[in-house]
Formats: sequence, C-alpha cells, structure tokens
Amino acid sequence: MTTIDIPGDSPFGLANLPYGVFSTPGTAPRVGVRVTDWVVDLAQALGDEVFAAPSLNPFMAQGPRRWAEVRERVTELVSGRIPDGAVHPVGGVRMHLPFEVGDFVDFYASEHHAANLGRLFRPGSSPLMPNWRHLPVGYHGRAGTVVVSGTDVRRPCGQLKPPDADAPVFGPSRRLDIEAELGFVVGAGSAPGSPVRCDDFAAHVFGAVLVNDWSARDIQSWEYVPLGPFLGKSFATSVSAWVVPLAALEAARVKTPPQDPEPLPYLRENEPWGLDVELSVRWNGQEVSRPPYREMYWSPAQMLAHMTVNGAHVRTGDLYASGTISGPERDQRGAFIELTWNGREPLEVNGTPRGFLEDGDEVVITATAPAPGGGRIGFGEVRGRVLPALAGERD
Ligand SMILES: O=C(O)/C=C/C(=O)CC(=O)CC(=O)O
Ligand SMILES: [Ca+2]
Ligand SMILES: [Mg+2]
Repeated sequence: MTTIDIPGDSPFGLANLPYGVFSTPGTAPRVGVRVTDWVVDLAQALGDEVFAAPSLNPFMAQGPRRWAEVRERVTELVSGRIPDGAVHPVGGVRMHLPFEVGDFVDFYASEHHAANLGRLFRPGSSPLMPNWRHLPVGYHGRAGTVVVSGTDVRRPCGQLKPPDADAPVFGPSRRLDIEAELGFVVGAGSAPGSPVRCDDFAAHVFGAVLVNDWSARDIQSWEYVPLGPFLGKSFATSVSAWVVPLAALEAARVKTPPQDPEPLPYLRENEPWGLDVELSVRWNGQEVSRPPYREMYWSPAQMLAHMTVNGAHVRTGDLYASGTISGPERDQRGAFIELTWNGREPLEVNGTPRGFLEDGDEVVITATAPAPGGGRIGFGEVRGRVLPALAGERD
C-alpha cells in the first residue's frame, strides 16, 4: 500500500482531481486521476470496469450523480492507503486523448478577440457584427483532428491569396497562429428535440480542458466568406490531457461582464457560469500573454443553451470551445494575429522579432483557477510543436 503526501497548496490537490487516460509501457490506455505528481489507476484501485476503458466516455455517460459519487470515493481513496501498482509517477506515463470526441463546436465569445479580428479581417466595417451581442456566434469544427497535448502539428498547405494579388497560390501557410481557449466536455447527452436550459449546464457538462485551436490565418482569410472557418482551422486542435471536473471549478464561478442588450429569455442564466480562469501562453518558453477567462462575454452555459435551442441534442464526448480568450490589454490577447497585429507589430521572442509561427516553434498554454479556501487548481498544459509542411508541398 502507498500513501500520497498532498500539500494543501498543490495545484493537483484534493480540490482538483482531474481525470485523464494514461498508459504505462506495454499496457493498455485506461482512466486515471491526477494527484500532485502521481497518476492513480482507477480501474485497479476502485475495481470498476468503467475505468478500464481507453476513454472517459463510458464514465461520463453515467451522469452527474455518479460523477459526484466517484469524486467522493476518489477523495477518500487518495487521502488514504492506495494499492501498490495503482500509483504511477506522472513523468512515467503516456497520456492519451482523454475522451472520444463527438461533435466539435467552436464559439467566438470574447468581445475583445471578436473586435480585434473584425478590425484585422474587415477593416472599414464595424468591428462587431450586428448579431454578436445577441447570440454566442459559433461554427462546427472537425472532431476527428482534435489531438492530445504533446502531439506535433504539421504546418498546413492550402490556397493563399495575399491581399494585393489577383489570384490565389498554393503552398504552406505563412501565417500559422494559435488560439488559446477553454473547452467544455459534454458528459451526459440531451434528448433530441429538447433544448438544454442555461441552468441545466451542470447536469450535462462533465468538465473543462485547455484548447489550442491552431489557425492558418492566410488560408482562413481567403476561404471564410461567406460560410466561415473551414480548412484554415480543421487541420489540428490540441486539448490538454487532464479534464478538470466542473465540481472543481465551483470557487472560480463569477458573473459574466454586463450583457447589453439583455439577451433573449433562453440565454438568461440564474446561476452565474462565468469562470475566473487565468491562462498563460508561452512561445518557445517565453510567456507572451495571460488571457483572462473572466472577461468572456458569453458563459459556457449560454453557449450550451444556444447550441441546443433549435432542438439539436448533445452527446457524450461532444466538445465545445469558448473561442479565443482575449482580455482588454495587449498582453492578454490569446492569438498571435492580435498580439502582433497581423505581423505588423512583431513580438520579441527570446530576442528575435516574431509575427507568426516558424517550423520547430513550440507553444504551451497553461491555466489555473481559484480553489475553495484559497490556493489554486491547475489545468496542466496544452503543448504543441510545429512540424514543417510536407516536402512536396513546400515552395
Ligand atoms: O472574425 C473572423 O472572421 C474570424 C474569427 C476567428 O478566427 C475566431 C474563431 O475561430 C473563433 C474563436 O476562436 O474565437
Ligand atoms: Ca477558435
Ligand atoms: Mg482547429
């Protein structure tokens, strides 16, 4: 039997207990919970087959009562004596995509980001579209290209049209960017045809992950009219390996900034679901931004209500992301296109002026949130390195 020493100020202490899918050399992926710098094998420690699955989906499908029950059992388990062999150092395991991604939706819920992108993509027109304060704007992304933190991302190729050129050319993106976001993972699905109310958010959403929605701005700016993002964003979306349960975010709940005009009734929430999560973006090791989630105009409960208001149901494993998180300050912007104003105002990264991502660059996004009774919980990280475009496609 083993005991884990859990300091009160650990970002992975009893207030957090995030779930992930891990394997050790020669064994199959299974569900674990992270406690300080250890991973506890839940299939082995709790003797429950649902945790022997290579994804969180079977457990998430069991619903909120069961999530609460397991959280209590896990709290008892990791506070006491744990069977040897069920405890692995976090540095000695391989992490896998924690859930099988159903549908993937990406929102656009930061007013500061939406206004900045409006200025950059549509100079001369109003920064926000007329619908923006009335509904959480979003689009359906590509679930199959969601990858776990640590997966390399290949520079995409596609049609690029410089603003002054008459016709597009084909080649590797020269404006490869990141988007720092939070993602919400649906655990319990909803019934076809019946919208989810804002106040039922916690009955459906299991937890949150960090998201890097890699974006090729030159592909995007040429292709997006009028149907929205397509190949400029579908090549890869990275998520963190640990899913922070919604129950661990209780102390992070805040009201969203004031919403004016007042949203339609189906978008009104009685319980606040804004979240005081602080992100950090590192580019080749240097922190370049600290995006504040509490500045997001629309809450994740409003996003879920909007996404289902037409009767479209959600299913276990569906992922919806907040959209890029940008605050009002320059060093709070969650994408390089904003931080460098489309490359025109380069950032000093380790002494070199940089606009967009170069081959070999690595981006790491981390985040913390307040824990009940003080201290902070951690989200772990979402990390990715840029690989060069495929040789045959290079110009
Ligand atoms: O304003 C546009 O045309 C495009 C905006 C984006 O690229 C943002 C997007 O994908 C959603 C988000 O992450 O906020
Ligand atoms: Ca995005
Ligand atoms: Mg993407």
